[in-house]
Amino acid sequence: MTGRQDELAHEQAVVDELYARLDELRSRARGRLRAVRREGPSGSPQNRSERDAFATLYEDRAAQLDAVEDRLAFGRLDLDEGTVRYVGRIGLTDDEQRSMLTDWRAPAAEAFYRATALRPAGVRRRRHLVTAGRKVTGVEDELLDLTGADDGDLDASSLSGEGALLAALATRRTGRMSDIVATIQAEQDRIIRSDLAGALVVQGGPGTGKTAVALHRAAYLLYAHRRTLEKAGVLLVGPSRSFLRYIDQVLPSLGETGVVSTTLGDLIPGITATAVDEGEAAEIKGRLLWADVVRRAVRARERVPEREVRFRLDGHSLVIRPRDVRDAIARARRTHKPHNEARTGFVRDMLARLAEQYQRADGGTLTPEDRAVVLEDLRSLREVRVALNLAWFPISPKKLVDDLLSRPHRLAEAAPELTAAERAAVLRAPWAPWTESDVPLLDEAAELLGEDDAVARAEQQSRAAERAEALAHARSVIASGAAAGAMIPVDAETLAERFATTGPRLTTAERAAADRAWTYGHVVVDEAQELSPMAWRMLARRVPTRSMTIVGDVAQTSSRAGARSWSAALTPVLGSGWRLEELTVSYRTPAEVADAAQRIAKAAGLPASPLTAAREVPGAIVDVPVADAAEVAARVAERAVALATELVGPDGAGRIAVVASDPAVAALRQAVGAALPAALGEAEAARLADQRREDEQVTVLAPRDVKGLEYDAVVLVEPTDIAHGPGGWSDLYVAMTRPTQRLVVVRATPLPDGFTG
Ligand SMILES: Nc1ncnc2c1ncn2[C@@H]1O[C@H](COP(=O)(O)OP(=O)(O)OP(=O)(O)O)[C@@H](O)[C@H]1O
Repeated sequence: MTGRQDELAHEQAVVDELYARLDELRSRARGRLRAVRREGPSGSPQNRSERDAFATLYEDRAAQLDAVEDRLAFGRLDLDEGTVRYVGRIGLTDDEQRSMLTDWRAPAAEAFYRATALRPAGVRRRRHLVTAGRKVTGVEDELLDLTGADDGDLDASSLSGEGALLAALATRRTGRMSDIVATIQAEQDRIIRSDLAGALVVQGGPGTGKTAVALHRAAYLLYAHRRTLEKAGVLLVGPSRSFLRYIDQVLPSLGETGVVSTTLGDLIPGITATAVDEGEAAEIKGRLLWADVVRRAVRARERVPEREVRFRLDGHSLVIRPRDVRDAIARARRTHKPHNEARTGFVRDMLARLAEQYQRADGGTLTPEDRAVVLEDLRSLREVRVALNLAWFPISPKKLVDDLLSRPHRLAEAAPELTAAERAAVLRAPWAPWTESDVPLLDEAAELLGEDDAVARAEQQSRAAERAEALAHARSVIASGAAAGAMIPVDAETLAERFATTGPRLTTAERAAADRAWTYGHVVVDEAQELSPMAWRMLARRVPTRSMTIVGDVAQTSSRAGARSWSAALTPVLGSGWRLEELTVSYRTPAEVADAAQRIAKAAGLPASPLTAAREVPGAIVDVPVADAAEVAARVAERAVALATELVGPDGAGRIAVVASDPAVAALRQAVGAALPAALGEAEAARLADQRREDEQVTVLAPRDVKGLEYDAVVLVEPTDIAHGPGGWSDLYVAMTRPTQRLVVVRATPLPDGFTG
C-alpha cells in the first residue's frame, strides 16, 4: 500500500470505531426508551410523569444521536506533545469516559479552527477528513510547526482546509442551508466563540457567512452556557418564513433543536402580520416616537368625565364626581401597573367611594355583609358600569392599535409630532390586516395594557410552586440513581422541568414561543439591517441582559425603516453596550461577481464592507445585451432553461433564480414556465412546476424575495430597473450577489456604472 492509502486505512479504522460507538449509544438510548415505554400506563401520577420525563429524555437523546450521522468526525489535530485529537459534530467517550471524539464547540477543538503557522497553539498538523457517508475518501493536511513551513503556510489570512472548503462551496445548492462545522474559518470562529455577554454586531458583505456564523454561534452558546440558555431559551429572528425554512436544518444538524425561530411579523402569539406597508408608512411606523404615541393612546383611555353622573340605588341619590374620578385615576396610576391591571384598583376605589356615599345617605354604618352587597349592586348597575368604563376603558392591544391607525381623531390626538401628511400615510381601514411594522406597536400596546401577561403570570406562579416540588424529587431520583450505579445524563433542574406534573409537557422553546412576555437568554437577529427603531425596541424587551447576536449588512438595506449605520440603529436602544465585528471574505460569490458588486456599491455610495472572494470561477458573469426590449422575456426564458438543463437535477440539487424588478416578475414567470417542457421534457417540467414556491429549483422572484438566499445561477433582468425600484441600489447589490457559480445579465438597457471593471 502507498503512504496515502495507509493514511486512509488508518483514518477509516478510527472513523469505524467512532461510528460503532455512535451505533452503540443509539441502541442504548432506544433500549432505554423501549424499557420505559414497556412499563405501560400504570402507577401513581408521580411515577407516570417520571416515566414520561425519562421517555422524552431518551427520545431527545436518540434524535440527537441520529442527527449527527453525516460527517460525524471531520478533523484531527496532531499536537506537539505527540497526542492526537479527533474533532467532530458531538463529543464521544468510551465506557471508561476516555475521550474518543471532541465536540467542535469544546475548548479543546478551538485550535482546529484557529491555529495558524504563525500561531500554531500547540498543533503540529491539522487534518481535514473528507468522508462520504461512513467512508473516508480523502485527507487534507496542513503542517503548522514552523520547522516544516514554507512562506505560504505562514500567511495568517489564508483559508484553512482550503480543499474541503472549496469543495463545499462548489456543491450544488439544494434550497436548504447546510452546516459549516467542518470548514469554519478563523475569522468566523472568533465570532462564533465570542462572549455571551452584551450585543455582538456582525457586519459583512453578501456571502461572508453571517447567517452561517449566527447559527453556529447559537449552537456554540447553547453548548457553552447550557444551564443558562436551556432554561431561558434562545430566540432567532429571521426576515421571512421562506428564509427560516432555508435555514431550518442547520441547528438540528448541530444537535440543537430548542431554539425558537420566528419572523418579526410572527413574534407576538396570536397575531400574524400578513400585509406589507409601503415604504413611507413603514418608515413612519418604525420611528421611536411611537413609544410616546402608544403611551398617549393608552392614557386617552383613562379620562376624567366633564360632568357628574347621577343615579339612584335603593332610593338613595348617588353621584360619580369628576373630582373623585381624578383622584382614583391618579391613585391607580401611582401603582405603575399596566392599564388593564391598574383598572381593577381604579374600579375598587370608585366603588368604595360610592359605597361611602350610600352609607352616608343611608344614615348609619353598614355591616361588612351589607357593604359587600352594596358594592356588588353598585358594580352591576348599568350607569356605574358605563361611567367607569368611560373613565378607564379596558381595551386589548389589537383594538387600541387598530383604533389608533384607523380613526383620524385618535391618531391626531396621540401623535401630534406627525404632520398631517405623515398621519395620512399611516391611516388605514378599520381591521385591515396587520403589517410587520404594526407588530412593534402592538407589542408596545400589550406592554402598557398588560392584558395578555396577566394569565401568563398566574400560570408562571403556579408553575414555580410545582417546579420547586419537582426539583426536590428530581434530586432524590438522581441521588438514588447514582447510588444504584446508573448514569443519568442530565442535571436535577432539567429533570425537574420534565417532571412538571400538570398541563401538556412543553419544552422551553414551546413555552417561550407561546408567551409574549417571555424573556430569552440570548437573541439572534439575521438580516438585522432591515429592522426599524421600534422593532429594535421590541426585541430589546425580550432580552433584558441585552445578550444578542446581530448579523447583517447595512449596504443591503431595502426597507426605508431599516439602518444605514449600526450606530444610528442601535445606540438609541442599546446605548454603548454593543461591539462590532466584520467579515470580509465572500464564500458564496465567485470573485468576478463579488468585484462587480463592490464596484456597483461604491458607485452608488452604499456603505459596503470590503469583500474578497474565496474563489475564482472562470466565466462567472455572462452579459446578454438584447437590442429590442420586447425580446427580453424570450431571452430570459432561453437562458433560464439553458441553465436549468446544465445545473438542475431531478434529485432536488441545483437551483436557478431569475431576479427581476417587481412589475416584471409575473410575465417572466410565465415565459420561463412555458419554455421548460420543450427543453427538459414534460415530466421534468411538471415536477418543477409542482414544487412549493420556497423549494422551486427554477424560480422567478423580486430582489426582496431572494434576500439571504442563494442559487447556483442567477439570471439578472434589467439591472437598471432594479436599481431604480423601491429598494434602490441595495436591491441590485442583493440580487447580484446570490449566485454561487454564474450571473447571467439579460438587458435591453445599458449596464449600470461600475458593473464592468
Ligand atoms: N466556512 C465556511 N465553510 C463552508 N461554507 C461556508 C463557510 N462560510 C460560509 N459558507 C457558505 O457561504 C454561503 C454564504 O453564507 P451565508 O448565507 O451565511 O452568508 P451571509 O453573509 O449571511 O450572506 P447574505 O449577506 O447574502 O445574507 C453559504 O452557502 C454558506 O454555507
